[in-house]
Amino acid sequence: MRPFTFNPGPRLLAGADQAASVAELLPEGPCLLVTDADLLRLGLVDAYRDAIGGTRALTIFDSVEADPSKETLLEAVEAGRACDAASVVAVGGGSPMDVAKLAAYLLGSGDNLDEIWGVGVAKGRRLPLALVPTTAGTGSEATPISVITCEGGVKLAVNSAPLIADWAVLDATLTLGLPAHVTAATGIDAIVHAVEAYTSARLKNPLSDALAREALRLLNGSLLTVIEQPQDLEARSAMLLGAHLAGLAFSNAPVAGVHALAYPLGGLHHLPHGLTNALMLRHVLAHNLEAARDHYAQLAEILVPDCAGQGSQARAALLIERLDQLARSSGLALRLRDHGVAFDEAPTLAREAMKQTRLLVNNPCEISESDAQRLYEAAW
Ligand SMILES: NC(=O)c1ccc[n+]([C@@H]2O[C@H](COP(=O)([O-])OP(=O)(O)OC[C@H]3O[C@@H](n4cnc5c(N)ncnc54)[C@H](O)[C@@H]3O)[C@@H](O)[C@H]2O)c1
Ligand SMILES: [Fe+2]
Repeated sequence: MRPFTFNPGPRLLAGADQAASVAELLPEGPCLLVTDADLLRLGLVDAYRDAIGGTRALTIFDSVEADPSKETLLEAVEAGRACDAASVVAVGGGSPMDVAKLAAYLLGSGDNLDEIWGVGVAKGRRLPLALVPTTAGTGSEATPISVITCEGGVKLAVNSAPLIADWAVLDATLTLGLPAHVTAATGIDAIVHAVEAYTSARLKNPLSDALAREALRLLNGSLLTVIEQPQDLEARSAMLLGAHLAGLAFSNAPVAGVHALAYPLGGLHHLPHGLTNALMLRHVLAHNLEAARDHYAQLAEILVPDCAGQGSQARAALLIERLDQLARSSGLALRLRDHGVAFDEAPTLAREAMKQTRLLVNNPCEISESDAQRLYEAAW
């Protein structure tokens, strides 16, 4: 076996009604709760607001937008400073969780944001941190990553161990009201995390493989159920656990080409992160087919159980078909033109994608700028 290291995730609390437990775990002193305005309006934050606010001073920062900007992050840090926060909690999707993670780090360490972008650079202390996901997608509650949209729509990430939260709560009741299009896009994001972790070129290992496989089994088995029966709590729980396991997998075996080509679409067109992955998924996987054939063939056995007798080339092709069909059946429109992207933007998008070197190095094979342009054109 090749030597490897594996970073575990946060301590996990799974099940409904965890707000009082979170309030007990947090240290004394003021708490900054990060969320978005819709979630606050929907009442999804109420239990945490009451439990935490009942025991200490609580400041709610609810100005997080989808694909949060650097300005929003710095406003959250300012809110934390103003209330002298001793801990940070997020209730929300990847956007509030990513803001909370970096805010907790910047408040605790005093580091300068522009000096900690990239992998393994942030080494300081952060404030105690609890994350409560309300989407089953990013797995951000499990990962050491925070993604922030910076100047010119470029998405930059801080990827460092101190960003791994102290506690994560998996409460699927919070996801029961997720609209179908958010369920679909975030669910595909989680599936892409599992697939890209399983084929991650440099750091995949037996533990990340096991997590990715189990994540795919759960996600593949539940995505269409939660689209058709949004109130199915068992299926919602499987989605949330699957997204979490995929997050643990790609924390250790990082994502690659699909994400690298998805990010420019999110940054320049403000399309939801999961949707941008769905748009590029089949095209990047087809590009990777030769290099990743055996791994795709192994994953096909989870997604298309009756393919076992076929050769690896046929099984790998079936995996790509099945993933595309899953994205289509979940109701997503899968051409770039369906989302306001013009055909002649392909060169610009390709140029932007080349900036995602931290992701491209994990792809099973090279994606050059001209490959990327061709893949955007194919996705149009
Ligand atoms: N840190 C990581 O490891 C990581 C991984 C992948 C993606 N990301 C980042 O995460 C962000 C995307 O996060 P996301 O896909 O979870 O979406 P999001 O947090 O942006 O939320 C999307 C929308 O769904 C709504 N919503 C969330 N939960 C809801 C619920 N339970 N009921 C009703 N509405 C709800 C929100 O109000 C928002 O309008 C992007 O910025 C992406 O780059 C981070
Ligand atoms: Fe993602």
